[in-house]
Amino acid sequence: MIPILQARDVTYHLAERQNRVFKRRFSKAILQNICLDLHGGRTLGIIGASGSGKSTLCRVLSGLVSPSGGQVLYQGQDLETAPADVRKKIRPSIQMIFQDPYGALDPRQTVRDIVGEPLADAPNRDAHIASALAEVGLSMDVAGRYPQAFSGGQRQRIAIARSLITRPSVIIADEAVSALDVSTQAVVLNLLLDLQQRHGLAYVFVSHDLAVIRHLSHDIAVLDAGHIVESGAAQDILHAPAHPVTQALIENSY
Ligand SMILES: Nc1ncnc2c1ncn2[C@@H]1O[C@H](COP(=O)(O)OP(=O)(O)OP(=O)(O)O)[C@@H](O)[C@H]1O
Repeated sequence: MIPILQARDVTYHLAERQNRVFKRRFSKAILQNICLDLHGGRTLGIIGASGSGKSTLCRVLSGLVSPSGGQVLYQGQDLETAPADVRKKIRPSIQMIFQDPYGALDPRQTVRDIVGEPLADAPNRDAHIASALAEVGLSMDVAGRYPQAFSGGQRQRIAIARSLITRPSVIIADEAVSALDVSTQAVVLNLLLDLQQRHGLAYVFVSHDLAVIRHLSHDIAVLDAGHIVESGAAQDILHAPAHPVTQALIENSY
């Protein structure tokens, strides 16, 4: 079966800069030769030390930034080179959720504006907003309130509702529960699992917390200095890590 999202030999370099001392241009490789397959209804956990490139990989996979080389394919269509009408249809299918439930939501917007933003002036907008809020266990009663009125867990639910409103197939979550306390984390993770089962969503889930990765992931890829050093079934990677980087990440997690 064709993967829903695929990275083929993806590289990402920071823009070239002029080095004043040596008078030459150079660029820094952040991701190198990344190959990944994500299948519908499955979760790919991404782990790696701080600075290994996890957030950059999320941004490239979501289409927020363009790879410097290689391809990101959604259902076999290149996010960069597919015809404009195809890219327009793909865009809402891949959504991102970020770490900071306090910074990610505009404090000047109501929940209705935040969740409904991707729909612009679509007909039945309020019905879609109500349905997205219901998916995350919130009612339309909260639609007129501002983000400040909510706890971290509730804000992350609102962010998830916004990501669901375009009926995506893929959600890319970059440390999405890291800022929450442990019991709120569990509630949000179980909500994500429930949504996956109901809608067949595929997740790319980045976390520095292996317990979170263990709870959600079917497959795992391990990043080190912009390279994938090991990938495969979550059970295999967690129980019999082959690469020293993976072994160290697992050892340090206890
Ligand atoms: N805009 C930028 N300018 C300079 N360096 C950058 C920029 N963005 C990323 N980097 C560098 O790219 C590398 C990867 O960063 P990235 O944020 O993707 O890693 P990460 O694994 O998500 O880290 P963390 O777990 O600490 O969030 C790091 O060395 C970082 O310093």
